[in-house]
Amino acid sequence: MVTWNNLDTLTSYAKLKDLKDHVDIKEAMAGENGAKRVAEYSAPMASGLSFNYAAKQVDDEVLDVLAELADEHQLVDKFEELYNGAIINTGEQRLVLHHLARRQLGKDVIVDGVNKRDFYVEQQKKAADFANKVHAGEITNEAGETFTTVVQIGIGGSDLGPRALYIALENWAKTNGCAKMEAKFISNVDPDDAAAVLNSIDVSRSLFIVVSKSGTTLETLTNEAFVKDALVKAGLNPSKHMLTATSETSPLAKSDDYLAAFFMDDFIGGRYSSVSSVGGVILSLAFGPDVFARILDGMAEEDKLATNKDIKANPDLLDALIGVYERNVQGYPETAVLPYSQALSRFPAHLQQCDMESNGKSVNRFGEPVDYVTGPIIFGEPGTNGQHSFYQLLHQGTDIVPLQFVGFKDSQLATDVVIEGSTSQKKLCANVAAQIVAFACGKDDENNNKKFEGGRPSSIIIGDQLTPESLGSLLAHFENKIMFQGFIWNVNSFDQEGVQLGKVLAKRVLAHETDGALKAYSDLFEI
Ligand SMILES: O=P(O)(O)OC[C@H]1O[C@H](O)[C@H](O)[C@@H](O)[C@@H]1O
Repeated sequence: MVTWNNLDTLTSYAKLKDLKDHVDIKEAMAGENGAKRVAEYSAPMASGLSFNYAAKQVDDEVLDVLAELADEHQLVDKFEELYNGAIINTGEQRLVLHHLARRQLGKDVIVDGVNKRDFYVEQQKKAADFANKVHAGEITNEAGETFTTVVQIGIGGSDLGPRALYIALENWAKTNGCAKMEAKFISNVDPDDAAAVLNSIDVSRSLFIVVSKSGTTLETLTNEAFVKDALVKAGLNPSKHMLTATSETSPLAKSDDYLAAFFMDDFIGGRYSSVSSVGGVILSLAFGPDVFARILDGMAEEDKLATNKDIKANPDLLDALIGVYERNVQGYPETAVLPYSQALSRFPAHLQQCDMESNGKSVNRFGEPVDYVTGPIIFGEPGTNGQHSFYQLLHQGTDIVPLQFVGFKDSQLATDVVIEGSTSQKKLCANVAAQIVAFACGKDDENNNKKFEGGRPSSIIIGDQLTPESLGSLLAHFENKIMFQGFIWNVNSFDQEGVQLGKVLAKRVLAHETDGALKAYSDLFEI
């Protein structure tokens, strides 16, 4: 049995606090010692990735205390409890089972007589069969033509993860002969979002998946009606074009309006649902079930590493622990995620939800206020574009922002050219290497304006190429990191009461049940 304690009750945490500013990264990363750290401070991840933390503000002494903290706080045991079906989501009294959708880890979890692993696998098979039939032309539109496009209608967790994964593999799939259908996404209730997507496709050859775990989200239901209206106006029968991915208890599950329905359940949180039916249907349709299965394999392999008690062999836990050291001991309020990969352009946006909706909490899992800071602000953009934007603040601003780089030796598509002695891919990699050292070591100058203090910590996840497997491992890494951090802060990372208030107030505005400031703002828009 594990015990859930606040971070500030731990002996190891008191020890860790004594290690504030223990490592001067500028010094640690200088000369041969820096080279030694790059070689030694690296933890293997799944799918050939590795987590290199040489430029983080840690040394063996800090790592030892982080290992003590992991033990004292029973972090890996807590993970074990989670995937074996304990009620980890205390706010909603729910199990947290997204790891089971990756088909591995732990015992069978039976709820109301249903084996949950079998349920998730069955839904994946259902999506695979459906996708195969669409690709084979066995499921067509009413005119007998094949479907060429699939549009996901969803928001938040029903949009960000699947969209980030689709974008990550869209061009890879085209060059590797597995692009089956084009995918598009409608999420915002701004009518311009749906209109722009509808204007860009042939609706008669399109499938639309209404994705909503709850089946009650205003934006998604509005966009569903928007699309149905467009189908009807085009003389088409919406029920021959629309699918749903939802939980079995949602209002959408009870409707006969869909060509097919795919299910998930309340035990997979929206932001952790990318590879449940929420993302599985669109990704299987877009790339084929085999590619989707490869993403799952990459996740499952990384999940296995997250069960290691040795923190140096558990990159997800190690990354989480270092993040907590930075947040709670060093006092850094943000973390930037900086993929040097255009394919990962929406990955930071997905991580913003995953991380901030999970750990943006001020009370512990028993509802009591905590006396320490929790989740950092997450933001990011792909490099090198970010370098020409907010990196100024990262290099010379008054706040130190820990950085999480991601980079690959090879590009995804074989197209590249040598210009002035190097390929574009080499230039990309040279930039990330240079940035890590520039942030860590800085540069002295007599002119303060040109001086870089350095001492800015970063890590990098590095791999050969972004493939379905490495993408899956990368996603699982961050999901597991966020979960471990939630355990460390003793918060419930699996509910999101903080987003409810805005939704309730928006409904009141639309029903004209307002007064005071809310009425005044509504009047500005003539609602
Ligand atoms: O999938 P749905 O039930 O439509 O929910 C979509 C989104 O709604 C809310 O805003 C939640 O905060 C998100 O976590 C969720 O992903």
